[in-house]
Amino acid sequence: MAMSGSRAPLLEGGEYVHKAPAPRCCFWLASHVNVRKCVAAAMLVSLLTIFFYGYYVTAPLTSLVWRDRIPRPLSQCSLLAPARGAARDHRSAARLRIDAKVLVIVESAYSRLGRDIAELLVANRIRYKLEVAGKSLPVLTTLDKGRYGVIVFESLSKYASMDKWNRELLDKYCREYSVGVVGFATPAEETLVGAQLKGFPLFMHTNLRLKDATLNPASPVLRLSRAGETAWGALPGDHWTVFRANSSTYEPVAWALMQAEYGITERSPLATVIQDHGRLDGVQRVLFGSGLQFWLHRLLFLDALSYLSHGQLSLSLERWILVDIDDIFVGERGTRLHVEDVKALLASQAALQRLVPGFRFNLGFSAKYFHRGTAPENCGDDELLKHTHQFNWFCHMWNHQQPHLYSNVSQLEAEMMLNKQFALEHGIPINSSYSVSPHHSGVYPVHEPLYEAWKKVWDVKVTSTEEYPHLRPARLRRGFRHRGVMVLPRQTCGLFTHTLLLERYPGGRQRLDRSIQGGELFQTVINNPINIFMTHMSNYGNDRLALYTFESVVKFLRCWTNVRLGSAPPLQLAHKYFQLRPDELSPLWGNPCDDVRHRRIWSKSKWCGTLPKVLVIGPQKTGSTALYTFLAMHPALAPNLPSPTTYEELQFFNNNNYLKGLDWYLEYFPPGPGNSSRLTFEKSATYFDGELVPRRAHALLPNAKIIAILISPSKRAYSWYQHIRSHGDPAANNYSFHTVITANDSAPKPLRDLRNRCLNPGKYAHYLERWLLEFSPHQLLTLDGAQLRADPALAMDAVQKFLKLEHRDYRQLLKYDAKKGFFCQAVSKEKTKCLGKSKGRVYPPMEERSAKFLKRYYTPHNTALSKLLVRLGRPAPQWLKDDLSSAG
Ligand SMILES: Nc1ncnc2c1ncn2[C@@H]1O[C@H](COP(=O)(O)OS(=O)(=O)O)[C@@H](OP(=O)(O)O)[C@H]1O
Repeated sequence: MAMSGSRAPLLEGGEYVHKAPAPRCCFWLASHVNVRKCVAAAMLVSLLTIFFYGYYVTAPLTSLVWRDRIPRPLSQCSLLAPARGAARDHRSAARLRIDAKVLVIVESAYSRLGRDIAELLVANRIRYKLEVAGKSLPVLTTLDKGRYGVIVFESLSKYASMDKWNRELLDKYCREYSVGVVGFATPAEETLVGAQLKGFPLFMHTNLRLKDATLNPASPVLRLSRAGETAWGALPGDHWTVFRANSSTYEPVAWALMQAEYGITERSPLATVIQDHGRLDGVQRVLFGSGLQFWLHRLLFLDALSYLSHGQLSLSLERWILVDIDDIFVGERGTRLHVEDVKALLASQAALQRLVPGFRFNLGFSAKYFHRGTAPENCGDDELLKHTHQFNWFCHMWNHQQPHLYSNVSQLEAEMMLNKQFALEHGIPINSSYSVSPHHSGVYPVHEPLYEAWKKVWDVKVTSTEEYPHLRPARLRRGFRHRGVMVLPRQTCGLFTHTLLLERYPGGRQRLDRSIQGGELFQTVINNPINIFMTHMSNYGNDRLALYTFESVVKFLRCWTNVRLGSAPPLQLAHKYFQLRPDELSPLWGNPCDDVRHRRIWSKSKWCGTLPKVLVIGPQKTGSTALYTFLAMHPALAPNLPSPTTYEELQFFNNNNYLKGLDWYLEYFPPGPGNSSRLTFEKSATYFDGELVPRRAHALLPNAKIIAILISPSKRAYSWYQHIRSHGDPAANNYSFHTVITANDSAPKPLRDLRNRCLNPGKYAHYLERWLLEFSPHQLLTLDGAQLRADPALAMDAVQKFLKLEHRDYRQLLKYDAKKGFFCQAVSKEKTKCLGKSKGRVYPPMEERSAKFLKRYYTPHNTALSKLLVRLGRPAPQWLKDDLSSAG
């Protein structure tokens, strides 16, 4: 009897049993299947799954899976609505007497918000001074000028509860110089409801959780930030403060809604950032209800600085973006571009061009790998070449080899020629003057053969790297110029060779989205007027992660900011960059061995262990050659090799030799048994007063010991005059010493220059302070030059102690030479070896009137030196006491 369609009998418990006839296949299965077969089938299925999975993520079929899951760019705003009002101009016509600098008063040297503020200022190259809140205020004025354009208080409550005296002083400064105040409400222990901010008609509610932030389009503070959108969702942190006020002096800058709690929802927007127009006490303020963790506050903080400083601290609204795609043609099969990827690239480029005028993807190719993909990928290569003139192109090394692995320029040239030949054959433009080396190798640390070959083959004028001075922190990346090649800082957008799929993005898709929507990538564009982003070809295949990223971030920037985006070829960007930052043209060489990444991309044949550990810095004519000679006699010390032009002095840090690069310097400290077991040292007497020297020396030799030799500055000046006179200096031979030192500012230029060169190095305290900005006091020895001359063994005892050397008794090594009138090396019992004729010259004594003049002239400088020595806990040399006692 057929049962189908009829109801089955009801079981106890109310469930129906469906009694269907067993199909035929079941009988077949029952008769054929046994446990062994089941296990075998399960294993087969597992193997197939593993194979399928592995194959799909690495092989050409990847695209089949991912191509139909290509993410659409994020955009949640009506951004493309054309009516965008012009951004406000905060500049004032009034004559301002403030410096474009920020004073940041922090709770402690380690506070989180204080650090965030400082980092944001550094990233935007805004000058600032950090002060820990204390009993007294720092000095606020210099002569008739305000030192700071805005005062930032990390803690609003500290600001509100400052003692009366300081508060009055600060308010007076703010009113007199039109300086504004920024304050941040920091999380309070207790929850305050409607508590009044001390001294202000302003009420605060604290410890709130908020959501959905918006900006007040009418707020005059907004400039970089653009109102009109809502940052949907919870705002970071549980301790927000909101402000309520009745006075018209207050105007909200930003609002948010309360997160629903216990079912209660406060629907009216609450002011999270508020502006005080200063109508009550003449001081303008912008107050934040939370720190900088919320991305929008970073923008608003920059706007607050711009507004409160009357435009003195306004950042430019122009932002230039260049997207490099390295590794064109390179890449594992399965990760390369197909025809439709190239089409998508062109479509995305066209879309970006509407938002970023002048935008073109910049393609770096390694032609050796052309047509090395699967059949569809090879078609993708052809498709790229079909559209060569729609992109910008640059050379990226023929075989994608790291340049630092070639010690030979001609090998590098040959490789580059192959890539160039390919470009010529396939109509790729070769005139970009730009190149990028694989892994940025050879750019910094500098591999000289790369620069040489680049110049010869590609006429490279611009390159970019993430490595100068270091990869991290990114906000400190800088540019420089070497051998005529401008090196620009490159930014990371969070996409690397192996980040191929949005769904597999490290840390999850949300991480990349956060970076785009106000996070790291967004902030990178805000903080850098010129952005060169590094991406790889693989980021444009598969689910085209890079297209998603750039379209999304550009749209987000347009939604929330008034920045004017643009793009241009690298050479133009380089000129713009160094116009904005001319101070960066001159490089600052670091020690490649201090950074593991640098060591990896620096030639294996280079060395760093023999870089000097000791620098004798002069100043000139204080006995520096004698000290150099005496140091070289110590078995634990090794001097540099002599220079063919400047003899024992290398004069690296203070003149053009520095621009020759680190390799030049290293040649004078060759590795070898002598140098690696001994402390290497160098002396150049002009280092002492060289403006850039302390910074440069510290960048390369941060742990070096520094020795400065000081004699009476009057005697030094006279010795220097005699020195250059005997070198035939025409000005010195035209003017007497007295004329030189007493020359006033209306004297002819050669005379003024001579006077400055003669007198300035004797302002010892001034230069020593500059060294002490870079090196710590325990790294600096101020050696008494008068003692070095009269009792060199005693002076050498001090030097050996300072350098922690095994003691040598220089009484045995040096001998007074009556004929020379100086101590010389004791070669044998009778014989001595003295310094040359130019050291210890014979000349008439200084005129009395000159000596008197110089004593007076140097009194303030000697007084400063005396104070400095007290501060350092060092004794004053006798000559200093003498100079000061008879001064006046
Ligand atoms: N042992 C010994 N032998 C020779 N000369 C000695 C010695 N000790 C100190 N001095 C003094 O050194 C002065 C030259 O200083 P520098 O070597 O620093 O000069 S330079 O800047 O390197 O040209 C030189 O200056 P002048 O006397 O004016 O020639 C010397 O006074």
